[in-house]
Amino acid sequence: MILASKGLNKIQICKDLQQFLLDCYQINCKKNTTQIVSLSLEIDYVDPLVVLDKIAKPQEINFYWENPSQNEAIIAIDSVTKLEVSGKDRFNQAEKFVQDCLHNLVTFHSHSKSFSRPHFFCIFSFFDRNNQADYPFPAATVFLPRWQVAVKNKRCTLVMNTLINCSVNIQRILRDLKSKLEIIQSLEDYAPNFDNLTENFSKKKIANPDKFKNSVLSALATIQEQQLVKVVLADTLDVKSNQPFNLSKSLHNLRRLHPNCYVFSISNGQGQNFIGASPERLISINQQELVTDALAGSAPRGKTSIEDAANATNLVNNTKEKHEHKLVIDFITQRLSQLGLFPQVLAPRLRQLSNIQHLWTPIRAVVPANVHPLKIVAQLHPTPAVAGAARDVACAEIRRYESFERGLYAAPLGWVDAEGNCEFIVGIRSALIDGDRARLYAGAGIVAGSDPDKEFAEVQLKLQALLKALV
Ligand SMILES: C=C(O[C@H]1C=CC=C(C(=O)O)[C@@H]1O)C(=O)O
Repeated sequence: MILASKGLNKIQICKDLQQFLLDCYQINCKKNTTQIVSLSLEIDYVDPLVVLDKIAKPQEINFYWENPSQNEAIIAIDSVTKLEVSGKDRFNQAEKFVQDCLHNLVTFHSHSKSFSRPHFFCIFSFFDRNNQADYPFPAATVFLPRWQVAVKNKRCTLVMNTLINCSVNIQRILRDLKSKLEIIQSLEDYAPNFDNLTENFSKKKIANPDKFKNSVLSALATIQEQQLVKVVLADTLDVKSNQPFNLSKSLHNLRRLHPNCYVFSISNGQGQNFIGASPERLISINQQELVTDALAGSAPRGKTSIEDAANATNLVNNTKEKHEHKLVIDFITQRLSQLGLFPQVLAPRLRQLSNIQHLWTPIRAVVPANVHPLKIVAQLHPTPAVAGAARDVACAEIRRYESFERGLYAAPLGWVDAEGNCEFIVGIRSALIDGDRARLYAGAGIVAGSDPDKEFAEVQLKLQALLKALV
């Protein structure tokens, strides 16, 4: 066990940990094998965004995820093992990869909290193949990070994952761990100024409103022909800045502006980042308790409390919005039942965000031990909240109308652990950032009765929320 004592700045590596690593080393030397070894330690509180800002290197893959209102955050930096695949079988392959790694993984932990355990980070794209050949993220990436820092209610853990075989130097591993601990613990009292604006910062928008509205009109005609009942059409907003976007500041703005959303950032280690603030959880499983969100149907927040309440009342009573929403509930309950689960639909409610409000129905279920979280992800993605109904027809229409690659937009992004716990969000209200360029994505559900101008306004509202945060 490692003890890092704050004031003294003294790090003591306990004999247990050294002995554990030596035992692993000897076993693997004897058998001529390689094992994944995971070391988990409780550390003093540190802000994972500060860790991202100070420690992540541009050439390393990373994943940052934060739910400010739940006091939860996790960051994964660099990988010890990684899978990149595409195609229809990607979720199965991802599950197999995780299971294979787990069979070959041993852990050492200084305490037993589940968030202190190693997590596998999963990044899927919306479609099982990207049409755009140079899209910067594969259709599926799963990685076990070299470093993981997780925070829950101000308690913090560091996980180091490493490979052990006959050719590694245990002393070097210990030195790496010690030095990373020293750096991370030095950030404890570090108060970065994420708030100050970069000097002379300016950004220019390149938009094309007519194309989206025409697509909505055309989709409405297809709906009238009864080929489908709903399609979610997205639009992009390309932005060029006079200097590279500052990721940490943008993420800090997102978590400040959208405290009840999931704020995330994924770097491919080649200079491109996908970031966003999504209100939508695909699934979370905590000790076999699954929660998923049916989230669809929107109205702007009002400028006054009276206007806000009126917008909310109109939303909950609007037949078109309720229809759009119900399609999502029906799909989720049906798909979970097909897996042998017994979904329980909770009372509908409003999900009120800083600029927009949604119809929201949480759905619960108990997950049998033999159903892997990635099976559920495969079963649910994409829901009618981001694709439409019927799903396959809607997906074909999306490909037809949207001239851009969705990539990670509206896709499942999250993590799973060895106990079957997981958290996957839907990557909406997001942006792909490449230096001084950003492409922002947002969409809206189109059903019979949709008005192209209103749908366009809704998408703009969603895009503006993100645009505001980008610096
Ligand atoms: C597809 C998006 O939002 C979905 C989630 C909530 C409400 C939605 C709607 O009312 O259209 C969408 O279904 C997006 O923001 O890009």
